[in-house]
Amino acid sequence: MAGKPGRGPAWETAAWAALSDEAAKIQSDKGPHLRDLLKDEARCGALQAEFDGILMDYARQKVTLDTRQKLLDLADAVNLKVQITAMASGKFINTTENRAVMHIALRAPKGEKILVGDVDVVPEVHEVLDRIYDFADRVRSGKHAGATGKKLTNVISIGIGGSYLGPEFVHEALRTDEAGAAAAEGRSLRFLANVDPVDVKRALEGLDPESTLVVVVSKTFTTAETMLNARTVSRWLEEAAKSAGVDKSEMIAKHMIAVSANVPGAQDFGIDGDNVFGFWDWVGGRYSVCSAVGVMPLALQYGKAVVQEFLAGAQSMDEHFLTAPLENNLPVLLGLLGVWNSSFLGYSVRCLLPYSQALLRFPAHIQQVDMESNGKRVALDGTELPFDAGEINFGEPMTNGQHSFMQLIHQGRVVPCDFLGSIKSQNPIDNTGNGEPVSNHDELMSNFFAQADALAMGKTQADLKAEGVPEKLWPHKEFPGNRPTTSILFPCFDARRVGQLLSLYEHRSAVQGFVWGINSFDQWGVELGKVLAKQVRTQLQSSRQDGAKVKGFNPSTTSMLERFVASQN
Ligand SMILES: O=P(O)(O)OC[C@H]1O[C@H](O)[C@H](O)[C@@H](O)[C@@H]1O
Repeated sequence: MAGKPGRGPAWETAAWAALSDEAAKIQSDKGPHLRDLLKDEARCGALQAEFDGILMDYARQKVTLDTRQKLLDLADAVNLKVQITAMASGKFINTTENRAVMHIALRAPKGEKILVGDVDVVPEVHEVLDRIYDFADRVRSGKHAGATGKKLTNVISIGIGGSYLGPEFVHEALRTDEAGAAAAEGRSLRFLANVDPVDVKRALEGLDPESTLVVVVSKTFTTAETMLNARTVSRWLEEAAKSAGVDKSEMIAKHMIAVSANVPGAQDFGIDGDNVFGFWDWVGGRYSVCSAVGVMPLALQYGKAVVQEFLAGAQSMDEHFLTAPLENNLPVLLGLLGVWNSSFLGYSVRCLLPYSQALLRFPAHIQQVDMESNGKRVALDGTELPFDAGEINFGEPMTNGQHSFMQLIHQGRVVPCDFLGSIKSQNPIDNTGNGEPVSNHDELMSNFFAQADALAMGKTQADLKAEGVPEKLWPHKEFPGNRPTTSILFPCFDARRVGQLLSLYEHRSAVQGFVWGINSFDQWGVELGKVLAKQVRTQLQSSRQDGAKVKGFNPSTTSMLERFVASQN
């Protein structure tokens, strides 16, 4: 039936009803506590899954083996496997925009065949990749130099949302990786996203325009913020051209390139067609890290070899997602647990806790991937959902979060967490020879293991009594525990593993959307604000230029606007 790729809405299936009953049991006073569930060795052994050395332990989720089976039954009831295959085989599953969803093709190896409609897209993908590698190589070697002959050692990538967050996450992740750092020696990569002019100051501070290459990244090449920032930075380049006595157009030709699915739009902006690197409408903005959007800035900074490792990592996780049985499939399990926690146990927030400073921007990227994908209110056929889809995502690198928001997660609201850690550090420091009890990474990871157990086990008033804590403090010092978490242990975070992590979380969101029966690949919810901003912009222009009265807004906005235009900024 059109618009319903499963066997009917998930919430009308017997599997959904069975999970609702299961949730009522688990959440009741008589339901099991994680403290007890964690005593069960067989259960702990069974609630682990592994792929390529990545261990996912979900024994600290409020599930029994029976719950897991019921979640897998739900996956079956909504034809999850069929929906995954439909995505991977280029079906136009983004029905409101009539598009395929093929970010998987961006990391497919040469020679693989992936059809979108009746076109095999892999050759086009590799043609663009080869152009990027070639261009990046020429910049890195100095063959493509700036207008005054200087080597282009600095890159500013201008873009917002999906044209910014993913590339920045990967850049931060590779910055301190050994191979990444070696490949990036002598180079810098910065991002300019916000339309706030303060971000322009931060991005340009201390940069020499003569040695700076600007990459304008925008799928549509119409995004207001990116276009204004691109114009602002092109003026900065033109000023520099004037001072250096070189031609303005020469400066733009040598120092400005674009990444876009709208190649004519980029050319109209004034960027030479040879310097425009394309991608396709079947790549959603938030899923575009492995297109030219991410590959261009990353190849400039880290070179081809590192980027290829990253893409190969993402591809290996894609392969696992498409082929592993659902009960051992990491993205599927993560997605099903997300559905369980939010739709059945009622936890609408989740927290991403990377025990790695290099994953500093991972939560911000996944915030967009997940919240823009699954923050929807209707099913594919337009009927209103009888539950809230989507989850609120937030997070910070750890152990920093332990000293700020973790209080709430231990003793306030229940917020399921994903703990992400690695066996090896990107920067091992070992002063055990100088009296430190453990290496610095072991110290970090002590917290990774301890926090998850603290959340699961808690601490009872009986424990406090035994410790001799004064009775009046017992309620304050009690930890209820029974707070669900998943721990994912990676061997390390190098380029390949970062690619795997990216793909893992992209597919997690897709799985949840497939189960909920929504379109995870459109984002109409961002449009209204853009339209209203246009009206305000027109008002500001006429008020500033002609002293026009503020009109056409509600009284609240009118009074704020009047105050705003009363003085120049
Ligand atoms: O890449 P662009 O076309 O400039 O779009 C940048 C971003 O803005 C839009 O408003 C959407 O919310 C995002 O999904 C998109 O990634």
